[in-house]
Amino acid sequence: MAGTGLFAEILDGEVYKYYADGEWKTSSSGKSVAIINPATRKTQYKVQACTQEEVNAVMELAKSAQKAWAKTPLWKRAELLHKAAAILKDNKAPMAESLVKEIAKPAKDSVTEVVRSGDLISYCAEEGVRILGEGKFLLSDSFPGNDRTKYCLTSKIPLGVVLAIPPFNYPVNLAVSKIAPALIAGNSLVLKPPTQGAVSCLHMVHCFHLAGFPKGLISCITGKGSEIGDFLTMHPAVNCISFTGGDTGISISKKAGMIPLQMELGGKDACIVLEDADLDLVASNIIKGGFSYSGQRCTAVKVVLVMESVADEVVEKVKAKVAKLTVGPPEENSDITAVVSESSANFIEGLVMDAKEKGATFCQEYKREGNLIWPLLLDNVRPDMRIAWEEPFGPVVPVLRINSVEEGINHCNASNFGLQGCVFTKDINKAILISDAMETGTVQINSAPARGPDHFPFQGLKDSGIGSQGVTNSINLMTKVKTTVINLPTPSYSMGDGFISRL
Ligand SMILES: NC(=O)C1=CN([C@@H]2O[C@H](COP(=O)(O)OP(=O)(O)OC[C@H]3O[C@@H](n4cnc5c(N)ncnc54)[C@H](OP(=O)(O)O)[C@@H]3O)[C@@H](O)[C@H]2O)C=CC1
Ligand SMILES: O=C(O)[C@H](O)COP(=O)(O)O
Repeated sequence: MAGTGLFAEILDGEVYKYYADGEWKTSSSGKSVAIINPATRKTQYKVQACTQEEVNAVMELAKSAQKAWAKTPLWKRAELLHKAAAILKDNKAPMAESLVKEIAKPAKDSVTEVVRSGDLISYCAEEGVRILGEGKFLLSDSFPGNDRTKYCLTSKIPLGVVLAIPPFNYPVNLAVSKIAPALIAGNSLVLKPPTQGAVSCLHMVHCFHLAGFPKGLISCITGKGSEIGDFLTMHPAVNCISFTGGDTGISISKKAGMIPLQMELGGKDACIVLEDADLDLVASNIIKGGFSYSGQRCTAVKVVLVMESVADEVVEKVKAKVAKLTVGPPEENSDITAVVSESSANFIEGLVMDAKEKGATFCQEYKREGNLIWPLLLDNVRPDMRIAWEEPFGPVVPVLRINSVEEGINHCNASNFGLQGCVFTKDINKAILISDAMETGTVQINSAPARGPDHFPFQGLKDSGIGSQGVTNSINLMTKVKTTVINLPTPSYSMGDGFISRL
């Protein structure tokens, strides 16, 4: 059960505490934030509404703890991360349970998210030891006009305080995908979890606490992003922001100071289907890609661009699979569960109604009960419909029929988003040419878009993001380069003659 046993100390009555200075604390605000269960629309949990003073205190502690942490040997940093990963995986049940309750993630996917997060932490520890354990050595005479009188040593050093802000849909995995790289690189970490997902994150933070990380190095500040977010992202103590979410990230990028930003934002991942594609493979990937976690994935298939000649067959195959999707409570591992909030459900409904008014073909009746929306495939969608361009972040997949590959690529590239895309064809040469032409951070060939496995580089172009994720790229993004130059009195060439005579 969440908040019990090993995790009892993180709960104060019915309100979860926030984490600072190595302790679980109650905010002086005396206020809490309710977390609404998407399926029941009732308050499931409560977390502290932290104050700006508490943010200031956390930032000061993060700054001082980071100085000591930067002097901690790499192998020791890695050792602590491995311990946190083990504790996380050994105690996955309460985190999985809170994912089910606060974001309506199906029970099996909730467990998978926690295990995947433990694996990411461990992989990051190993990768960090490797890439941070070596630097670069340059010689001056490799540049024209120079003798070998300068030895240049470079290494990667920490940035300082990293602010991590993950989204509701993978609150644990997208938190650790920021926390682990930050820590192995020698930074301190302030986490502001999504309101819906906060309790799962607090349990995850407790695993780092139990692993024995130094006091003040990791903090978790809870509270509504709309209330405490700007104070956090514009705080002068912050040396790097790693954010995943919607267009909130765009406004943050305009407010943040002169600091490195890692932004993973929305997507409108296109699925381009050519005439020679394996249509059974296409159908199963549209189902997996478009409806997993009720379409609430940035990498979900968000528009199908299918050649007219095979469109009828693709639509029929997908319709047959949609009919087999189960709809209901996350506790029962339903394929389709309630979307995260009433406002999200209303937004999705708006896109569906717009498509209806403009003449889209409804392959199923539109059905909604509260935040629960039944899976919907829309055929004959046209570019004048909002759903051709906007991100529903729900279980609705639009199909646009195209008459040429160029038409598909042009639609994909006309989007403000550029996260991922996928193309289905048996012609690998054509697949490569199409992949190169798609203005997205990643293209999957013959499979649905996906961020995982988590060591793959993952980046969004255009309004989909700044910088790149994936373990190695995240570690590198959370460091800066330090150069030391040794200047010799005379040129020195190893294995050269005349050593003594020149001194
Ligand atoms: N590219 C990617 O990897 C991903 C992209 N997304 C995108 O995010 C959206 C859905 O996720 P969602 O969580 O609703 O996104 P939001 O942008 O609403 O929230 C993301 C995070 O930002 C916080 N936040 C909100 N306002 C501020 C602020 N002013 N300053 C600082 N932080 C703030 C939220 O906290 P709070 O919850 O308290 O508001 C949450 O922790 C979709 O557009 C989806 O495509 C989602 C997941 C992954
Ligand atoms: O934010 C998201 O939606 C995740 O990055 C998607 O991860 P996945 O593609 O591995 O499910």
